[in-house]
Amino acid sequence: MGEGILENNIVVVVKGVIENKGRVLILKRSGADEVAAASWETVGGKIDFGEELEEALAREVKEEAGIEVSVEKLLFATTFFTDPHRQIVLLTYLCRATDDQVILSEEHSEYMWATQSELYHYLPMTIINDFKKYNVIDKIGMID
Ligand SMILES: Nc1nc2c([nH]c(=O)n2[C@H]2C[C@H](O)[C@@H](COP(=O)(O)OP(=O)(O)OP(=O)(O)O)O2)c(=O)[nH]1
Repeated sequence: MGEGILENNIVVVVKGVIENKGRVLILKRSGADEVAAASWETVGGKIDFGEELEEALAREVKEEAGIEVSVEKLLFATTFFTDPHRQIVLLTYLCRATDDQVILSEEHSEYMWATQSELYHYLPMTIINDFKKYNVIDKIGMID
């Protein structure tokens, strides 16, 4: 049996708060996406079996945004359900990028190097609440 709807699944997702020149990279999901279509999110995705966490994140960032990052430190960890049988364990790392030339994959339709106020305006409340709870903005040194 594959990743079926009858089994309970736990998925590990690594995400990056990617900083460059006081701004953070966020991506907008493609409109055709079945879950959370067209919502803004941080960059990253599921780890592959056997992968190191930082290695998985650097790979996902390269796939989704076409940039190289250095993964600095763990900012926070959280867990939530995307459906009653699928639990996500999400780890968010601070990442630094020197390149800001983003190349999107088909999974996303837009990107933004967001200021602090843009982050609060575009990101969904679930993500904003995590950023507030774990003082993410204070840990980065962002521009307003
Ligand atoms: N609570 C919380 N959720 C977040 C944060 N960042 C972030 O992208 N999310 C959400 C958006 C997505 O719905 C979810 C998982 O992202 P994902 O794209 O890797 O996984 P997915 O379940 O959508 O699977 P897939 O379509 O990519 O295959 O995490 C965050 O900081 N906190």
